[in-house]
Amino acid sequence: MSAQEIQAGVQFKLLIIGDSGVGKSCFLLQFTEGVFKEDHTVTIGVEYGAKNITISNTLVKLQIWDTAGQEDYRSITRTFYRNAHGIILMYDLTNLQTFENLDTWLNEAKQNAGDDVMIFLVGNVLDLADEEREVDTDIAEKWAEENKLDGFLEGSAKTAANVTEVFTKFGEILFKKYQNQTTVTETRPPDLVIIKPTDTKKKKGCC
Ligand SMILES: Nc1nc2c(ncn2[C@@H]2O[C@H](COP(=O)(O)OP(=O)(O)OP(=O)(O)O)[C@@H](O)[C@H]2O)c(=O)[nH]1
Repeated sequence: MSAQEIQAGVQFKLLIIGDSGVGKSCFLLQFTEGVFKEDHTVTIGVEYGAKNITISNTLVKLQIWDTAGQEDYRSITRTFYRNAHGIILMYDLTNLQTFENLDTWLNEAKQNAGDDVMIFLVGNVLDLADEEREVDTDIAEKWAEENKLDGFLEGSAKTAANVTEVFTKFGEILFKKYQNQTTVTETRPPDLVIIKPTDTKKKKGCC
């Protein structure tokens, strides 16, 4: 499908949350730039990345906010939950504590985001699963089900395994939810913007 045939699109605001060091920044960087950074540069407040994907012949812009996992920045990161369409809840599958802390992160999301926010669970560091796994896949899957989350995948920011899949799958889930909404209403997150088609010929007499 050529760019011209993609007529219109939407944009979704996503947040990535989870303990410091689980790989949130690396996961985002792998998705947006296709690179992996070995060092842990602690996120201060929030960082931003964006990428367009195509779903059902529609251009979908994902605006992704990578939040600091460190407690010190919690008051800043809280202000970013508002109007988020989706939240990626991330843990490191080689670190049980980061999985156990998910209850706190889920509470944080529920308290600060809108009632209809969608939540996708991601177990990062899949590349070390064979030697260092501390969280079984079925346990994480069960936790996601019990908490009525909207999706779950394990992946690796290092090898890029399932990185695109996480964002594409989550994008599809969000797209399905919002595709029939064509007007902005009170209940709809305000920054779900309909991107105008490239063909914006004005009708005669119209300003
Ligand atoms: N082996 C492996 N290491 C990873 C992976 N993802 C991230 N890391 C490493 O984990 C460390 C922390 O990654 P970051 O992305 O900076 O972690 P973060 O969650 O953004 O941390 P904060 O900014 O403090 O919240 C870095 O040293 C990365 O190289 C992965 O999939 N596999």
